[in-house]
Amino acid sequence: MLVIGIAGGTGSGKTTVVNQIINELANEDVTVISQDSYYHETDNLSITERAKINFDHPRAIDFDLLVKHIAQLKKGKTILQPVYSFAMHNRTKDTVKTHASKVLIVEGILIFSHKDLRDMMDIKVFVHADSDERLIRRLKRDITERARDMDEVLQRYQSTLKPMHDQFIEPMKEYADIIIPNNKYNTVAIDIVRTIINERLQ
Ligand SMILES: Nc1ncnc2c1ncn2[C@@H]1O[C@H](COP(=O)(O)OP(=O)(O)O)[C@@H](O)[C@H]1O
Ligand SMILES: O=c1ccn([C@@H]2O[C@H](COP(=O)(O)O)[C@@H](O)[C@H]2O)c(=O)[nH]1
Repeated sequence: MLVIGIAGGTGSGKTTVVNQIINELANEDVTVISQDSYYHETDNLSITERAKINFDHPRAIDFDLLVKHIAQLKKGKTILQPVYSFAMHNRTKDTVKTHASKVLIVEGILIFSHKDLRDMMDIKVFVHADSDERLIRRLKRDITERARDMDEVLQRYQSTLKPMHDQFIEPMKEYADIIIPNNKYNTVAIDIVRTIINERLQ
């Protein structure tokens, strides 16, 4: 199994890049895991308390479960990937049966901050977009898709998101094999990553 990590700040375009990469791979050849599915379960907290969590700090992520699931997929086993609700700030009761395949793509803002996880990756890709561009994308996306309003996004951006990005995400570029500039759609970079994957699969 070829494990590809795709990191980058919120709104940099990680999910979009993943979709562009997998578009031309056969469905049965690729498995995708999102770090967002592995936020800690917070059933014991009220929704108001959950909304105060710093979701951009590594301690918000259940890395033990994420590492365990990737290890199981590498052994050819099937896992039950949690499903996360951004509206509820919590995991749902649902899971998705996720099978092993030739290529495993793991995407998320903090995946390069965890050494054991990093060491499981064969190729590390960092998607870069400038912070103003990312904030504009995040505002649009969170309001239309994640049940947020402008005040919530801007407040979170100033209080936790930006400082955590500067501390835990931007420095992780150091570990990247490839950095994709993604202020604009970058078809050349996607083609290069696809070519590398196809070469490794032969
Ligand atoms: N290169 C790009 N140019 C313009 N908009 C983009 C680009 N890449 C992604 N987007 C848009 O920005 C938003 C955030 O992208 P997404 O892929 O969800 O980012 P991430 O997964 O890194 O948070 C989405 O609405 C997406 O359509
Ligand atoms: O309940 C939550 C959990 C996370 N977030 C934010 O999500 C982003 C990471 O997701 P991307 O898809 O990479 O943007 C992170 O910046 C958290 O702040 C949230 O808003 N609510």
